[in-house]
Amino acid sequence: MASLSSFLCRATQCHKTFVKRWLLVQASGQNVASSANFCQSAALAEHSLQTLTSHSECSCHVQWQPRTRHFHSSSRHLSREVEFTDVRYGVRRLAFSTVTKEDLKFLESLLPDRAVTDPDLLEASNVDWLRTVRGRSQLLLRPRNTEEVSQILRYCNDRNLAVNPQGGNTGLVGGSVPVFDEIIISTAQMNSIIDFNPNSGVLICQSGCILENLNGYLEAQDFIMPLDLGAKGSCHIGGNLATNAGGLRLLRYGSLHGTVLGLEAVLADGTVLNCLAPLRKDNTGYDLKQLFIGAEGTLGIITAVSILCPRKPRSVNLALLGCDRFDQILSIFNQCKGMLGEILSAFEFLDQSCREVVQEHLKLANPLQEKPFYILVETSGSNANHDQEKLNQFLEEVMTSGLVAEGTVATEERKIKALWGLREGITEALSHDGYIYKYDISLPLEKIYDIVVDMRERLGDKAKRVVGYGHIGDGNLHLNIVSPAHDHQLLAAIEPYVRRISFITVNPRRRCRSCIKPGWG
Ligand SMILES: O=C(O)CC[C@@H](O)C(=O)O
Repeated sequence: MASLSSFLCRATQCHKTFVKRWLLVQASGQNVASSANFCQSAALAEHSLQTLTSHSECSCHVQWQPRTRHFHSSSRHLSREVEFTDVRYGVRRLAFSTVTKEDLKFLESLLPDRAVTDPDLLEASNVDWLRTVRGRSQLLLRPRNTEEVSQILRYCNDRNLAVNPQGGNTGLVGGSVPVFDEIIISTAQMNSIIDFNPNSGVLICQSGCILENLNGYLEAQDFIMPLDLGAKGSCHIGGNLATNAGGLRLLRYGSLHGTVLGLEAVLADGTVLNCLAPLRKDNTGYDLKQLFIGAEGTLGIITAVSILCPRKPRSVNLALLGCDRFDQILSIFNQCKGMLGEILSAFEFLDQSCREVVQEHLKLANPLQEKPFYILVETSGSNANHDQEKLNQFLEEVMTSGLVAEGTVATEERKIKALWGLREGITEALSHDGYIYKYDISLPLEKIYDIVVDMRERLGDKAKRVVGYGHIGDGNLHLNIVSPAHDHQLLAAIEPYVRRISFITVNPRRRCRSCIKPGWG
């Protein structure tokens, strides 16, 4: 294997000469064939929960929906209404070649029936899940294995053709679709499980496997994926790695930088880099795989993954708690870590505005009284009695100390899913609310919500809605701002303000470049 310096050198060179506009990602390419409508698949299920206070003893019914984010089935015709990215942002195409008849002939011979030029199918791959960006690709390739990916990239590199890797196309920041006419390389047909070892818990699979399918496969063997996301019904594991997706279980199982043991990737010139070790401890040489986790496709296309999977917990509980102030959430989190310890598996929060949008667009009712903030605390362990005893003690403590105003607990899978729906439905609900400006920010916990309050004040009624939710356990806030339609002026009021405030919050002693720009004080 090449040394790190020569590898970096090569990777950088590729990036400069070829992958410049690789918008990157494996993120979430859309699975053209599967387009179940999220809302249509929702079913009404009774939601009778063990209650903590008399308030929630009323007949609470929450509409149940699967914890998945699928591509909207209705999106194909709507895709045509999305403004082209290059028009909206005035970006200029660089001097890459365009696909010729000869190129098409070669690529069709390489991938018989898997070089898609049908404009309807392409339309769905040119537009992102949120329908905020749109490319003009005229060719979608669907390789089945690493060798085919390698041949495609070698050819495209020689011909100076730009490419755009695509996984499940569930990404929320426009990284999974082309900007111009890049050739889309989908991982959808690279969806085989290569090996699972129940002794080590190591799963090896191709990068186009859908996260939920992997979890289903593992659950049958008493294991689970260490990663859980709202988009699990469509997102590909390769896209999860490429974007270093965190999700709901990060607090418990850590980030992909820890759980991914190895990967295989194809570099822009077609070279296959095999770092697919299934070893938990591997001290041999440089840990090259780490470079690809979160690289968003800029260094190569991830084609296979080796990942460490935990045992399926025997007992899971989920509590939804309502509280009045954000600082109470932090006190509850501290109590929670101390009292629940090793069984704590998720600690998520949402504000009232999130809850309202979920009710408005997904018709998911609030099982609690209206509160400014809500928390979801999940425990996962191996002994139901032990776990419930710990959880009850914790709940008693936070209720008697007045930190929590009211709450409700679910222990059955169906009810747990219903409660999770309130948190996982936020992204979907917001997508029905208008055009969304999304910021995924990591901040010191004490300050994490200040930016939402600031932004509300700053934007006033220029924004339809400003919401904050996210992963308290990871210090990760989702700041989402909604307007009726894309609005350049509103965007200018949000940025670079949001970057400046985030920078100052994280680095109080350093000067932010955008702080010294005229007009920014
Ligand atoms: O909608 C978002 O901005 C984040 C989506 C996802 O990361 C989540 O945590 O629900």
